[in-house]
Amino acid sequence: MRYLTIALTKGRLAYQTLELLEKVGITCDEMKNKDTRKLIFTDEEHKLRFFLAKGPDVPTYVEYGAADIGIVGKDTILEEGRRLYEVLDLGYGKCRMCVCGPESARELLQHNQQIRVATKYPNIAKDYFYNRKHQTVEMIKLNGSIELAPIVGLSEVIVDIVETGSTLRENGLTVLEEVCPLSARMVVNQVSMRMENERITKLIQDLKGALV
Ligand SMILES: Nc1ncnc2c1ncn2[C@@H]1O[C@H](COP(=O)(O)OP(=O)(O)OP(=O)(O)O)[C@@H](O)[C@H]1O
Ligand SMILES: O=P(O)(O)OC[C@H]1O[C@H](OP(=O)(O)OP(=O)(O)O)[C@H](O)[C@@H]1O
Repeated sequence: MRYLTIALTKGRLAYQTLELLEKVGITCDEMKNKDTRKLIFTDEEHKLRFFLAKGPDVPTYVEYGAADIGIVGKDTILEEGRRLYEVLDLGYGKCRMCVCGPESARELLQHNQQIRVATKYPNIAKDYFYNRKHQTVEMIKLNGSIELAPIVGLSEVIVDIVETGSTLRENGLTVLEEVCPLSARMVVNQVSMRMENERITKLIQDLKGALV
C-alpha cells in the first residue's frame, strides 16, 4: 500500500486540523513539537504522510499530486483557482470575506463609482466586483494589514477576511458588503480520487462522523 500524502495549512487552521485528525485515530505528535525543523511526518500504521505548508501553496501541492489531500481555507481555494475536488466542509476556521471600509464609502459602492480596492485576494475581489456587481474598480494587491489601506488613503475600500470584527472596529471601519462565508475544507487531487477512491472515501466518511 502506498502512502497517502496530506498537506495541512500552517497557522490558524493547524491546531484544529490536528485535533480533528486525532478524533479519527490519526495522531502526529511529532508535528506539535514547535522546536522541530522537520518538514514531513509519517504515520506508519495508516500509511499516511503529512506536511505543513503556507495556505496558498496547499492547493498547488494538491493539483500537482505532490499531496493527495489538502486541508485549506475556502478563501485560498477560491483565490488560487486550482483544479482539485473540494470534498468536505470541516466547519472550523469560520469567517467571512467582506468588502469593508469607512461608513462614508457605502455611498461609493451604491452609486457604482470607480473606486480603488485593496486586498490580499485580487481574484476573489475581481470576481465579486466584475462578475457579480458589474462595477469597474482599480485593484491594489497588498500582503497584510489590509485595514491600513482606507485609513491612509491608498484605497476607498478593502476586500478582506472578517472573523470577530475586532480589527475593523479598532480601526474605525465596518463591513459594507458580504462576499461569501468561509471555513476550512478538505480538497483532493483529481487523479488520487480515482486511484485511491476507497481509502479517501473512508477518510472523508470518518472525518464527517467526527464533525457531528
Ligand atoms: N481572522 C482570520 N484571519 C485570517 N484567516 C482566517 C481568520 N479566521 C479564519 N481564517 C482562516 O484561516 C486560514 C489560514 O489562516 P492563516 O493563519 O494562514 O492566515 P493568513 O493571515 O492568511 O496567513 P499569513 O499570516 O501567513 O499571511 C485562512 O485562509 C482562513 O480560511
Ligand atoms: O475580524 P478579526 O477577528 O479581527 O480578524 C480579521 C483580521 O485577521 C486577518 O489578519 P491577520 O491577523 O491574518 O494579519 P494580516 O493582516 O497581516 O494578514 C484578516 O486579514 C483581518 O485583518
